[in-house]
Amino acid sequence: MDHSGEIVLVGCGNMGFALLEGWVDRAGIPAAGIHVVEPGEPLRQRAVARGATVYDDAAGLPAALRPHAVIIAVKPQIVGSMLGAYHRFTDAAVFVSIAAGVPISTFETTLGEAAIVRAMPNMPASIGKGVIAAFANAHTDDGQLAYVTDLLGAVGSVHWLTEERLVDAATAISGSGPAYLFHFIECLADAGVAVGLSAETALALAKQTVGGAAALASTSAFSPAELRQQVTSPNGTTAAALEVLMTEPGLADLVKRAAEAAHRRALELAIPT
Ligand SMILES: NC(=O)C1=CN([C@@H]2O[C@H](COP(=O)(O)OP(=O)(O)OC[C@H]3O[C@@H](n4cnc5c(N)ncnc54)[C@H](O)[C@@H]3O)[C@@H](O)[C@H]2O)C=CC1
Ligand SMILES: O=C(O)[C@@H]1CCC=N1
Repeated sequence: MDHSGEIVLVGCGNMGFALLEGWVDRAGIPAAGIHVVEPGEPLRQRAVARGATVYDDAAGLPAALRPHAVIIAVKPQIVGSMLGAYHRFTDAAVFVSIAAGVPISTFETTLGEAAIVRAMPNMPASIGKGVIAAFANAHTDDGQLAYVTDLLGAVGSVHWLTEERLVDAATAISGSGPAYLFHFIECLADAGVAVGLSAETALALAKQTVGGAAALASTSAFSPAELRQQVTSPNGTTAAALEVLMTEPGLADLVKRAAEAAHRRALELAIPT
């Protein structure tokens, strides 16, 4: 990857910082070339500790700065009101928004014919194991597409989508998905306590089970369904549990309804408040 380009990162909260950590700690992108705009003092200090250059407001960014990319990592509700401050970068930079639900048209209203990418990363980006779904507008040239692929690829695997609306679908699956799995770990650990394990042991077993199973599912030649069958002995313990989880409507219906709720919320976030 070409590491010479400078980056402006707008918002360094949970996800902005996850990207920063991934770029600096794992991808070797020079931290001093990452210009972080973040109003929160403790969050700026956290970014400084990683070597980034920080500002409390866009007005502080150097006049001569010509970033290759401007990453928008603020809450969806404030995107429209803060974009104008970055208009001066449109001739040099590709804008990459990770804001859930906010359509490219919102960016184009303020930024005009700029190169804009809507990307949906997820939290494991902080350890280089993210997955990122992305869609680029027609003003994004091949060089910018390659640059953004490298930048996002530094923190996970990148999947380019053919239609913008699919970013909302990806948000419901991979963007929010880590929270579903974290909650599953909580549930599994609680279930462990219910059958007699200490809280500490139950949490350790639950975390490693989900982590190990996820690693196996991502690397194995077998499908998740085949792996499930390999764990399930006839009339054994897993069969007893799966009868509970898979009897309709079961877990499948619960997960589908959860993802549909996330998808609906992404569509609602597209509507300016
Ligand atoms: N948390 C996650 O796992 C994911 C979040 N996202 C998206 O990332 C965006 C940020 O989400 P989080 O990091 O979770 O929220 P967050 O609240 O932790 O971070 C947002 C940050 O923006 C800062 N901010 C507020 N006004 C600002 C301004 N005018 N200029 C610069 N920074 C400003 C806030 O101080 C805050 O630190 C959201 O749009 C969300 O939809 C996308 C994928 C995953
Ligand atoms: O909860 C949210 O709205 C954001 C988008 C995906 C993950 N977190």
